Amino acid sequence: MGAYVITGGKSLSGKIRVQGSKNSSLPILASTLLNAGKNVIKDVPNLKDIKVMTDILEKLGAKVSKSGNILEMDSSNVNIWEVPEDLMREMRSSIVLMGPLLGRFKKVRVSYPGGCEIGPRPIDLHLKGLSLMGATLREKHGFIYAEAPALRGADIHLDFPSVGATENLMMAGVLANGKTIIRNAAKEPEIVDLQNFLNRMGADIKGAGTDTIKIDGCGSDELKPVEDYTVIPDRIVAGTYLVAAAITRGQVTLKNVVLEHMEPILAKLRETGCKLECCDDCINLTADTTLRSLDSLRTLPYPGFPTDMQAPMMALLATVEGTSILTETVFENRFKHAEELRRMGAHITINGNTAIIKGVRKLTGAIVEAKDLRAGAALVIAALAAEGETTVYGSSHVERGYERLEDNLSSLGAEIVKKK
Ligand SMILES: CC(=O)N[C@H]1[C@@H](OP(=O)(O)OP(=O)(O)OC[C@H]2O[C@@H](n3ccc(=O)[nH]c3=O)[C@H](O)[C@@H]2O)O[C@H](CO)[C@@H](O)[C@@H]1O
Ligand SMILES: C=C(OP(=O)(O)O)C(=O)O
Repeated sequence: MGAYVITGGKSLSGKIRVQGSKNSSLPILASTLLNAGKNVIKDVPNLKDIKVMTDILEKLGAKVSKSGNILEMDSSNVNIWEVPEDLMREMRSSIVLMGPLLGRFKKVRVSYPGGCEIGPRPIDLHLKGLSLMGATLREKHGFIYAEAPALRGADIHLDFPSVGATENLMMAGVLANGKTIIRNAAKEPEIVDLQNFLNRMGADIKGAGTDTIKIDGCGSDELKPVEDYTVIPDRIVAGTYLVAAAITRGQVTLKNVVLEHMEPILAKLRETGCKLECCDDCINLTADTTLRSLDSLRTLPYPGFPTDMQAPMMALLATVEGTSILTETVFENRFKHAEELRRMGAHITINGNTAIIKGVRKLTGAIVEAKDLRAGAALVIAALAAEGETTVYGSSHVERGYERLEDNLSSLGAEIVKKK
C-alpha cells in the first residue's frame, strides 16, 4: 500500500497555484456525452478519479486526448449506454453518467457506484428525479436499468440538496422535452460551473447557485461542443493548503482561487485567529500567533462549511489550545480519521455526529492509515506539525483528489516523500 512519509515540524512558507476542481471536472466530463463533437476542457486536474471518468467515457466509445491539464473529449462515436461495472465501482461520481446517457440514448444501465467509505451514500434522489422525468427504472442482478423513450420536463423537489442528484437531473433535463424545475437544489460552485458549461453547449439553464434551477429542455435538438472551457479552481484543495499552512504556523500564498467560493472556509480560519490577506484571485494566510479553538463548527451544504474540509479542520483544531466542537451533518459516518489522529496524540471524543476536540501542545509522529480521501489529507496535515516521523498509508485515496500533493508541500518547505 502506498504511503507518505513525513517528518514534521517545518513551518510552511511560499506560494503555490491551486489545481482545477475535481468535483467540477467530473460532471463536466460526463456532460460531454450530450453533444457530438470535440470539447476542449482546461485545468482538469491529473487525478485518479478523472482517469476513471475518462476510462469510462473511452469504453463507451468517446475519443479522449490529453495534453497536460487540457482534455479533448469527443463523444461523436459513443454507442454504448451500459457503464462497465468494474469502473462504476471505482468512484461515487460515476453515477452522474446516468442523466446524460439517458438523455442521449433514451436508456442506460449502471450498477451502484463505489467510492470512499464515508457512510451510506444512497442514490434514491437521483432515481426519484429521473422517474419524475418519465424514466422507467428496473433493478436486476445488481444493475439499474433506466429507460425513457422521451424524457419530459418535471417539477422536482429534492428532499436534500444533493450535489450529484442536482447535476444528474440538470444533465437529463437539458435533452428532455419541456421545462424541468429542480427545487431545493444544491448551490455549490461546482453546480454553477456545470450550468455554465452546459449553457456554452447551447442548453438553457438558469438559477444554478440558488435553490431553484430551471432548465428549458431542448427535446432532441443537437447541442454543440464547447471548444474552450476552463474549470473553476478547487476550493477544497485550496482550503487544505491553507489549513496545512495554519497547522505549521506558517505563511503561504495561494494563486488561482475564487474568493467567494472560499468564504465559508476563510470565515472559520479567521475565527481561529489566522490572518488572511486576499487579492483578486489569491489568498495569503499567516498563522504566527496562538490560534483559538472553535465553539461550533458544523458542516452544511454550500454556502455552509464544506464536509470535505471537516477532516483537515479537525487536524488543525487538534493542535489548537482549548476545546472545539465539530458537528458533521452531511454524511453519516465521516469521522474515521479521528481514530488515526488519536494515534498521533490528539484528544478527540466522538459522540454521534459530534467530535469534541481538546487541543494538545504537540502531536507525535505515528504509523496511520487513511481510509478515505479527506481523511488522508487530514493525516498528512497533522503529520506536518507532529514531532518526528509519520507514515500515512493509503496514499491512493489522497491521489483521488490532490494533484502532486507531495511536490506542492515540498515546495513549501515540508519534508515529505511518497513510498510506492
Ligand atoms: C464528486 C463530488 O462532487 N463529490 C461531492 C458531492 O458528493 P455527492 O454528490 O455524492 O454528495 P450529495 O450532496 O449527493 O450527498 C449529500 C448527502 O445526501 C445524501 N443523499 C444523496 C443522494 C441521494 O440520492 N440520497 C441521499 O440520501 C448522501 O448520503 C449524503 O448524506 O457532494 C458532497 C457534499 O458536498 C461532497 O462531500 C463530495 O465531495
Ligand atoms: C467525498 C469526496 O468525493 P466523492 O464524492 O467523489 O467520493 C470528496 O471529494 O471529498
